[in-house]
Amino acid sequence: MNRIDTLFTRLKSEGRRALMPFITAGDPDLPTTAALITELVARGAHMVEIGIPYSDPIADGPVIAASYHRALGHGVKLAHIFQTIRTLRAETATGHLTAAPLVTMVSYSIIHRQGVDRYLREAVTAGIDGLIVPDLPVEESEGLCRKATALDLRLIQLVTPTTPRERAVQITRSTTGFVYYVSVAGITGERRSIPPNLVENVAWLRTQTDLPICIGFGISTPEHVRELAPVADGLIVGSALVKRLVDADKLTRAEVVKEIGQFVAELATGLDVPPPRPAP
Ligand SMILES: O=P(O)(O)OC[C@@H](O)[C@@H](O)c1c[nH]c2ccccc12
Repeated sequence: MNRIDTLFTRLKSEGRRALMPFITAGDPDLPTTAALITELVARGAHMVEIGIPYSDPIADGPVIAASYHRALGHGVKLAHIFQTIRTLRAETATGHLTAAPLVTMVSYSIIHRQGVDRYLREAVTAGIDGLIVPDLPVEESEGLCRKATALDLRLIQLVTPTTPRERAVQITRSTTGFVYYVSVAGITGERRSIPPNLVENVAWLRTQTDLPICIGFGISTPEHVRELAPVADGLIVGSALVKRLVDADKLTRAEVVKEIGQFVAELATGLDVPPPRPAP
């Protein structure tokens, strides 16, 4: 069974939610990315979203665009990213990382350049469990979803507040693993508060699909996590974490890993919401 499915089945039975931090592969370098993945999972992340850096960011705000830019500036290559993940999975075959799903966030142009079949095969061999392809229109996602499923990979698709409802339903039909609900129309990045209609939009989506729903965009603090945990199956945090990589060169790699691990441990405290009280 796919690690994403196993995770959500378990969390559901325990009445708990997943925390999925996002990091850029190769920022500041691939050994640090590997150390970060291990640390994030050790400090309370249930899965990790790994951004494959791309020069033409899609919906990426300034923090993630700059992070991609740094990684590309250091010459990070797709083959090295897969190699890093493969080594990490092999090294931790008996450790806590074994069960943690790894998901890549990747532009379709990268997949296309590699060739769809080759990309998927290498991803699965590396120990990746799912992919998010934000620039893939739903009309073209069915084929990719079928190929991914044949390899036991999940294709996670995005629904945004401006997605027409009919289209949202269509998206859930070629989505596997979980649905990524984008909390706000616009680009990634920290935000101060939670958009007002988010809760009802997610509640509606839930009536349309049995897939777990994870919320991302703008989640930056343990308070945000606490506020959204009751509505979501999982929460995704990118920019608030990635901005801690900006000054990576001023610290030792070990300090960077420790600081980000600490931040994720704080975010994870927001997951402990009490279960809904039974009606009297
Ligand atoms: O950075 P934020 O606001 O915390 O949002 C998560 C987001 O960064 C991550 O999931 C992501 C990175 N690049 C993307 C491109 C499209 C959609 C989502 C993403």
